[in-house]
Order: sequence, then structure tokens, then C-alpha cells
Amino acid sequence: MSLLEARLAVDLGDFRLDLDLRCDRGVTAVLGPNGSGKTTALKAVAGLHTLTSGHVRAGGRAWADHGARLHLPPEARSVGMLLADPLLFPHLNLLDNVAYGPRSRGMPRRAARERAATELGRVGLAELARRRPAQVSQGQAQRAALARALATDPAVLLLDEPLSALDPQTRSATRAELSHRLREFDGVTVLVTHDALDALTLGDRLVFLEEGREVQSGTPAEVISRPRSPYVAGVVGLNLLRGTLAQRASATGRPASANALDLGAGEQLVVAEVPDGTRPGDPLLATIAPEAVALFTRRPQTSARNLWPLTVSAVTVTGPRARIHLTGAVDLVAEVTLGAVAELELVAGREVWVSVKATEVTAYPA
Ligand SMILES: Nc1ncnc2c1ncn2[C@@H]1O[C@H](COP(=O)(O)OP(=O)(O)OP(=O)(O)O)[C@@H](O)[C@H]1O
Repeated sequence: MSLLEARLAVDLGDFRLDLDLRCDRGVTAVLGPNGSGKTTALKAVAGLHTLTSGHVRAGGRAWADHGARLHLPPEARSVGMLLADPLLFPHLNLLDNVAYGPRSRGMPRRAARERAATELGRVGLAELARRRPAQVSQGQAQRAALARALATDPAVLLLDEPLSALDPQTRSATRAELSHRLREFDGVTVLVTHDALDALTLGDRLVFLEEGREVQSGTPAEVISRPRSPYVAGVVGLNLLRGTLAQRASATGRPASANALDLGAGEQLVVAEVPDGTRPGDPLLATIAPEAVALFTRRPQTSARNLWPLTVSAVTVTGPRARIHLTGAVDLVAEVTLGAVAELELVAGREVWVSVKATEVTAYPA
């Protein structure tokens, strides 16, 4: 049995969350576009939303069961929460902020403070215990909030975008601290995030939500190797194309030995290998890494089997590299150096030739 077993149906106006969430020890990262229901799922586990149907069981106890009319209030659930805002009491020092949780659950003052000191030590803040929130950095305040969330020994730790308010440098240092502390935590952690790096570095398991439902789940390695929706592929930084296995002797004059996917509208994608047992007409997904998409200003003399004239729709720069969004017969993202952006004059509206080698395409059953 999983440590957290939740069957969550929640209705909020027009929106419906319908999700089975089963989590073992470790970090389950929940990802999805804006409005897909991530926060709603966390709130339903915490008891801040009432279930329309379903149940929540954690650490061997029932927290909610719609059929049995059971709904424990948040304070009766063994939950720790950490949001983007640390929400520390400004008039209390870090030690008393952290001690507040165990105190409010009935622990004597002295024991609560000892526990708080231990928790602050575990997130590297022992020296700053007597400081107030205004006297520490943003990242340190967030680490204190994590210590507070863990000071009550929760069965389930819920993190909602815990790093999103931090500047990039602090974010990366705090991510490392969080990762270190979460590895020692014995309960279930559910982490809601938009950030692929947070999810891939902190998550033992990923759950993708779209429109209130799960579209894919698995380990980071499983999801990276076989994304099942354009959103999931985008998060892990890959192009995803959907098609069916073409008949071998292609009408486009390709050699009969070539494997290709029919992408619709007469377009094909040549692949080096297809999964065993796939027959013509079977649905397939195919991924292409953006670095494997080559761009040319003129039609190239290339051995690459896939070649299309496409239009640049957008250019986004991240560090020394740029992502070139391309539309036309197929939609692709290419990743190139800033030097290539200048040399090829890649701006929105520019027409370019785009090639992808068959060996750079990974095809798998849809
Ligand atoms: N109290 C509410 N009443 C009515 N609708 C709500 C309520 N809370 C959330 N919603 C709607 O439910 C949907 C899911 O919201 P939720 O906050 O769970 O999404 P999310 O995936 O966490 O989004 P984001 O990434 O933007 O935080 C949205 O369409 C939202 O507008």
C-alpha cells in the first residue's frame, strides 16, 4: 500500500479535478500548465477543499472519504506545507517560528524549542536561530519555513512552487538544500512546480496534469525517453511529433527500405528504426532533440532524410544558446548558438530550410 493514496474528485465552478494520486516515500513532482489543477490537488490532500467524491488515506489513516462523509479539517491531518511565500511570523525569531508548529500541537515549550533547533540545524540555519525573518535572506527564510513544515513530523509534506519567488542564484542554492533535506525525510513529499529543473532534480516520480487529469506519470528517465503529450515533451525540452507508420514503398519516392511516419497532410518523417512489432497504420510518437534540428538559409545538399522549408515564428535566448521556433509543414524547435542566430539572421518571419537525420528521431508506440 502506498503511504499516500488519494482519489481526488473536486468541482470548482466549471473546473473538475479527477486524479488518482498514489505516493510512496520520496518526492512526487506534479507538473502541468497554468490552471491544470496542481494547487487544487494539494489543497484537496491538505483538507482545504472538500471532495466531490473519492478519498484520502495517508500513513494508514483515513483523512477524507466522501462515501463515509469523513472530512478531517487541515489541522487534524498530519501535513506540512511550504508555499512560495515563507509566511514566517515577523515578530518571532526563526527558532520560535519553527517551534510554533510543535507548540500548537501540544508539545511543551522547551521540547518544542529543542526540536526547532534540531530542524534549523538540518537546513543549515543553526547560527541564525535568534534572527527575525527581516534579518535573513529570502533563501534562508524559505529554508526556515521548510524546517517549520517538518518540525511536526508530518506524514505528508506538500510543497507548492517553493522556489518560484527566489532569484536564480538563490534558487539554485536553495534547491540543493531542499534536495538534501528531502532525502532524509521519511514521509511522502508532493511538490507542485512549473519548473522542469525543480521537477527533474527533486522528483523521484513525475505526474503531469492537464485540465484536471493525469496525462502521464513515471520516473524522470521514463518521461524523458517517452513523453506522451506536447506539454510533457516541452517540459523535458524535446520536439514531439505524432503519426502512423507509413507503408514501406512511399509515394514520395523514398526507398522501399525506409521507415517513415505519416504525419498527415502528405508529410512524412523518416526514422532509422521503428519499434518491434509495429505495422503500417499503427500510431507512433516520435521525439527529436532541438540540437538535432539543423537550419540552412538555402536548400542544402544533405544526406539528411528529413528536409522541410519552414518559417521562424519566434526566437528565445537562454544563456549562450537560442531556441528557434519553426512552423510550416511541421512545427519544430531548434536549438542553436547565438553565433548561428547572427549568421543565419534568424528573426521571426524568416524562411529557412530545416533538416533532421533519420538517426536523430526516436519513435515509440503512441
Ligand atoms: N476557489 C475556486 N473557485 C472556482 N474556481 C477555482 C477556484 N480555485 C481554482 N479554481 C479554478 O480551478 C482551476 C485549477 O486551478 P489551480 O490553481 O489548481 O491550477 P494550477 O495548476 O495550480 O495553476 P497555476 O499553475 O496557475 O498555479 C483553474 O481554472 C482555476 O481558475
